[in-house]
Amino acid sequence: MIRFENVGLRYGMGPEVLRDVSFVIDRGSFQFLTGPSGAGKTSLMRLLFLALKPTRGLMSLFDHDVATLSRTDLPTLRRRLGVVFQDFRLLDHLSTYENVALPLRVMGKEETSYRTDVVELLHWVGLGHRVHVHPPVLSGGEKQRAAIARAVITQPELLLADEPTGNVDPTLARRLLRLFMELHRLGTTVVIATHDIGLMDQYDARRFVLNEGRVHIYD
Ligand SMILES: Nc1ncnc2c1ncn2[C@@H]1O[C@H](COP(=O)(O)OP(=O)(O)OP(=O)(O)O)[C@@H](O)[C@H]1O
Repeated sequence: MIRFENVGLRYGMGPEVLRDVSFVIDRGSFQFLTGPSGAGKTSLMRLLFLALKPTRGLMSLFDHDVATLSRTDLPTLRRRLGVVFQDFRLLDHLSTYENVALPLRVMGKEETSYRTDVVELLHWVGLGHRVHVHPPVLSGGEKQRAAIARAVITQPELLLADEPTGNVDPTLARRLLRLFMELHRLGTTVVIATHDIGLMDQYDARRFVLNEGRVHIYD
């Protein structure tokens, strides 16, 4: 599903922040991406969600070589992804409910077909009392949970989550991990970038450890 061969990434004229990164991520697999601060986790996630292209090497996603993607391919591929951004990226003029429902609306679904699912998911992530408020009044942890709900509501083929439990307490983090595990059980390929060793210890999954731009894989 994802293939990296000797991928390198640099920002502008700066040094390479990812170096000779090679791996394969199979459809339906689950992996954590970890490593010290500044090691390149967010940069690797940006490549995976097609916000950046490698400056060298080969990267393919869903069997498309990203170097040759056209402008029209990008939105089509992105629709197959669910992404939890580190900075959440909720739309402030929409309610929590509307933010989570947005990917379904963009897909052209009728509200009657998803209303119950969205409300149930918001309850599951502990936002049952926040359905109709707008993001500016949500706490950091509440925004994070709304962002997670928005990323999983479509049951995407590939879920990419950057520090998805960074703003919540350990009990809630375990609950959110259960949500990712359930999605994985239903067939989604999952990549979670995290510093949280306690979280990783709760699920026996492959670990990608980044260090100074290089990746080591522990199966
Ligand atoms: N937009 C950018 N422009 C220039 N350099 C950048 C940019 N974003 C990240 N970097 C640099 O790339 C390197 C890797 O950063 P990145 O954010 O990918 O690491 P990280 O492992 O996600 O760190 P953290 O765990 O602290 O979020 C760092 O040296 C950082 O300064």
